[in-house]
Amino acid sequence: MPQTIDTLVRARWIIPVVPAQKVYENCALAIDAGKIIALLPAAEAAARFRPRREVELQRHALIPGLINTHNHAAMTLLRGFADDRPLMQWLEQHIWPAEQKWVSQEFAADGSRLAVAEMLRAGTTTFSDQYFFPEATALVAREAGMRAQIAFPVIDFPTPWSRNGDDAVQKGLALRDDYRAHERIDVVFAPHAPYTVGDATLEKIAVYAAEAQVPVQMHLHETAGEVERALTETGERPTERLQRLGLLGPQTLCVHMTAVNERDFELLQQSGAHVAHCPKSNLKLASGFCPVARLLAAGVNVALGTDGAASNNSLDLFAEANTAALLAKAVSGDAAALPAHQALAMATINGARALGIDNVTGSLETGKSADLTAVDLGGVEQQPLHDPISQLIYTGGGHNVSDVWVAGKQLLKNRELLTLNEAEVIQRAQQWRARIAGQSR
Ligand SMILES: CSC[C@H]1O[C@@H](n2cnc3c(O)ncnc32)[C@H](O)[C@@H]1O
Ligand SMILES: [Zn+2]
Repeated sequence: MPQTIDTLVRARWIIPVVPAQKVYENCALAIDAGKIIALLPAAEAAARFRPRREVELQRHALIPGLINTHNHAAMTLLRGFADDRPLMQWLEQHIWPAEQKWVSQEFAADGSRLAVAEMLRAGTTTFSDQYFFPEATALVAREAGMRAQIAFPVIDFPTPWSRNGDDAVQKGLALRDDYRAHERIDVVFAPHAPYTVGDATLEKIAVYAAEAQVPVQMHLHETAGEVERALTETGERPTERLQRLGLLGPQTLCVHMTAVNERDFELLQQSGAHVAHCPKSNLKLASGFCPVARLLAAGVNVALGTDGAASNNSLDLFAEANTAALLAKAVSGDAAALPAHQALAMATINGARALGIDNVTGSLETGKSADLTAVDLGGVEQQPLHDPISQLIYTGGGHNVSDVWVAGKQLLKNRELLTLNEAEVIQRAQQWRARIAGQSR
């Protein structure tokens, strides 16, 4: 007697990511109550299951939904606002003054909605976000059906969202309480960077985080200048400082990690901390190079992030994986560094590990949430197809994504967003452009 289930998705290729490099041909994924219950040959699936819904993906690869481990979603509204400048000049002279003037609940909600639309259309199902008014971003993710780690920002000076570090921690913990029981949204700590948060605040965060087992993410070693400045001012490298303050551990996500010396390698390796590699933002701001191949070889978990759209300028994680694969070869002088399957793992299972949710998502394994991305590999530019994983990383991009599911719920169908009004999202973004260009509120 066939078992009645919610959905059966048949695909030309199914790439589960775990085990690594495995490709199933002409198989099917059975989904019930939001979870993957079987991955099996299509003929066997037809005999075993009676699905309420069937999806046929004849020219597609079905992969785990992509995981963007570092974003500032609302900054989509500042895309192209201040291009072609180095990090500190970009932040101090352009971005921070603009944020002081424009960022509000409304800005965060509209910018996050634009980001969520863009991410879903490019195959991302989970994102970690660090921005002001995190409650607005959390609500947008919740309503759109996305999975999100909302990393509330802690800065020791006044921001559009908080008066100081303590105020930010209290507001963030209240938000964490609001989402305690939510199955897709987690709220965690994001002390912004070593140069904006002092020891006292970092120590408090370390205590809370250890007590309640809460993840922490922080911009770290974004540039050699940041490391040099820390050494000049304190005699301590930022990684050593985090280690001294009890903030470097398996719950820590270090965002960027350029200018890594032997001691930093050792600390990352021994602590079990994770790295969010943001290659496009690092290249655009001329920030430096993260030694990804060496970190992975040393057993450090390295995942991918886009950073905000103001420094990328896109939120396409396929483009990030492509850039990471190419850049790793250039940085290591080794064409074999970061092959396509490893870049795909960074965009999926490594991301889930970095966010502490690899028991839920990041691979197509029985029992995990049905967070899925379907990529059309049937187009002219994908032919001939010798290796679907190669095609995903080296040839395609987010524009090839056709369908997306989170926890078994379809959010993108044939490139149409099902939980967001795309025209409205675009209109709001255009209104913000006009307001900012006109310099009036
Ligand atoms: C505390 S909310 C996020 C804060 O970070 C700023 N930001 C955006 N991109 C970067 C980056 O690459 N390094 C450091 N800080 C960044 C953003 O503008 C907000 O002020
Ligand atoms: Zn960032």
